Amino acid sequence: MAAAGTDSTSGYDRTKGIKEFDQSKYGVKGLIDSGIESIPRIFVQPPETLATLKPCQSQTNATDIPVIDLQNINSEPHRPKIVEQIKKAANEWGFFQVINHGIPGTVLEETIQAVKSFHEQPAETKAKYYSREEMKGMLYASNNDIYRSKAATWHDYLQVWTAPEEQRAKVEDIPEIVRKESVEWDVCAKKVAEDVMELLCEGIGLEPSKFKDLSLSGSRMFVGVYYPYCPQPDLTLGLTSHTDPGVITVLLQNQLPGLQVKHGEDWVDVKPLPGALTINIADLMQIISNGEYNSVQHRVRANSCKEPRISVVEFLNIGKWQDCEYGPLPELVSAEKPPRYRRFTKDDFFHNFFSKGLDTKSFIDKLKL
Ligand SMILES: O=C(O)CCC(=O)C(=O)O
Ligand SMILES: [Fe+2]
Repeated sequence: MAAAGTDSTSGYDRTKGIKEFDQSKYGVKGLIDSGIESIPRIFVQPPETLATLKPCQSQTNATDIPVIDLQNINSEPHRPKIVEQIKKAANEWGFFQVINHGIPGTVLEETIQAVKSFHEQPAETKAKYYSREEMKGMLYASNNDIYRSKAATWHDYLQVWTAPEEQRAKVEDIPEIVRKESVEWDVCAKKVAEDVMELLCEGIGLEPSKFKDLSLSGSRMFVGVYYPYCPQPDLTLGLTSHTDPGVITVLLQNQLPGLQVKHGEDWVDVKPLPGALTINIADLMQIISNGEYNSVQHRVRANSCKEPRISVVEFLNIGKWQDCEYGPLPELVSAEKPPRYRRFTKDDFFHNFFSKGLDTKSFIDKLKL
């Protein structure tokens, strides 16, 4: 059955509900501002997801995701230790937090504040930017997979392409309220991502610049997500469980909980640390590293606090596809370690991305040998 459709047993027309919500352009924030006390049905998750939202199912915090200190990254006694820590975290968790990453606290705060300010403008101001054209340089919307997913989730987002040149938003087209901050954040997040990519290269015996040379940080998107208060946080999610499609993701969040990572059978909370950034391995990194690094499922619980949860997500992806194929790097493949994934092209990647909801099978599963 299609994800969006009519439920023949109850006469509930899900497609109509989605269209009404989408065409209002008010987003989830608009629903809350209108004073609703229960969530519209399009947001109610299917039973198999609801079962994982029960407190006993989602609070296994015996272990926390690794925290890695990047101070002294360039000094000899420290670097090999940091490489080992990153390698282990990227293999076992696919997720880690970094501290002392070099971005000043004031920049972190200003970036979060600018995203918050964008979303807290009057609905009519934001409606001008509302769009479903995902390749547009800049847009605002709620739930990028709303017409493809089983259920909508409790967040709105602002999306700005920052690279490559032919794809990125023109600076003057970025709303002024977040213009300077998104441009500056892109520079900062790219630097941290490239530092981490060097460490990841070293961890598996590649030249430190290998990933950068392959243009793995050459396509970038800045996404400012707003998770307003949700009156029924046990019936929906803030963001559906998914893996990130690109190469690597750098995440900045305000100090509200919600992000969870799948570790074995458990959902583990990522506890926000002041000043830290969260980094996660995405699908193409898993494929290119031939499974040395893992792209792991994560999700965001619906926000039960009155204050909004804000996250700033920088997605990094392949910048120069030209006509080439990508796949497990030859350096990482041997008789003992045969390739675990098929090679892919840009068309394979985008076709997969646009043909499914966040919640369905990842690109990795499709390419598995
Ligand atoms: O908001 C978050 O903390 C996570 C966002 C995320 O996973 C994503 O946008 O892919
Ligand atoms: Fe994600």
